[in-house]
Amino acid sequence: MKQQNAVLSCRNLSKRYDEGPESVVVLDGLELELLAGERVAIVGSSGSGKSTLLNMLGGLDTPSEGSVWLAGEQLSALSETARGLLRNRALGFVYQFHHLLAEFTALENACMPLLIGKTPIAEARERATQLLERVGLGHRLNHKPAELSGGERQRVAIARALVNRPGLVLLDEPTGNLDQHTAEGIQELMRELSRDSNTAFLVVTHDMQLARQMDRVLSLQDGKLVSI
Ligand SMILES: Nc1ncnc2c1ncn2[C@@H]1O[C@H](COP(=O)(O)OP(=O)(O)OP(=O)(O)O)[C@@H](O)[C@H]1O
Repeated sequence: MKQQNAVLSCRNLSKRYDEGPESVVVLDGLELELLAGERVAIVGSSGSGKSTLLNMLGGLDTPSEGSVWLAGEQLSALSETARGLLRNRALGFVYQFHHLLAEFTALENACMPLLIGKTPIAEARERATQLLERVGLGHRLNHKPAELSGGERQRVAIARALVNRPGLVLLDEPTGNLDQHTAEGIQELMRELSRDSNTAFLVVTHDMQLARQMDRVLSLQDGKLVSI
């Protein structure tokens, strides 16, 4: 069964952890729908479940109940391999801890999703270079992660998430390490891609200044999303 129109939807999504001394309900019947080109911020207090939700949306963790649909496909109905392929094709992900490959340069890291998708290397390098220049790293293409600052690493991760031109990008605190000018550059890039390429963005953040730039702000409270 396929579901159209939305790039992402969650139906009755619940997540419970049963391992500890007592069961913890983190998500509790959460509903969410994101349309093509929409930019949405999710805010919420520490421990409210934002990272848990992002991991579930990206297919990195499985819900206790309910379902996630990404690009018309129900994640739980796919094999591990098919889920990986869908993730690489339809989704960009910017984690809080970047997960860049230490032995590769900024340019090689940013190229990676294209190379996995078998894009010719020259084209991959050109697209990744353009994006790295766009996030202000044109002068750091050949540096390895250990030779970059925290904010520079974060921007490489953003370029890598966008290089495949995915329909949806999930970002966990994307501007956390950035100064105001650089953060505004990233906000502008999101605005541009949503307008010109219909890319949807879902941003988890504590930064209300960033949240207010989005089309909608949702707050995660008691396991559910509330519009604010
Ligand atoms: N494996 C686990 N077992 C038990 N509880 C867990 C587990 N993973 C997360 N939790 C609990 O789930 C809740 C939500 O955690 P999560 O990391 O999603 O919060 P968050 O909103 O991202 O927090 P922060 O803003 O501090 O990063 C927390 O109370 C945490 O203790």
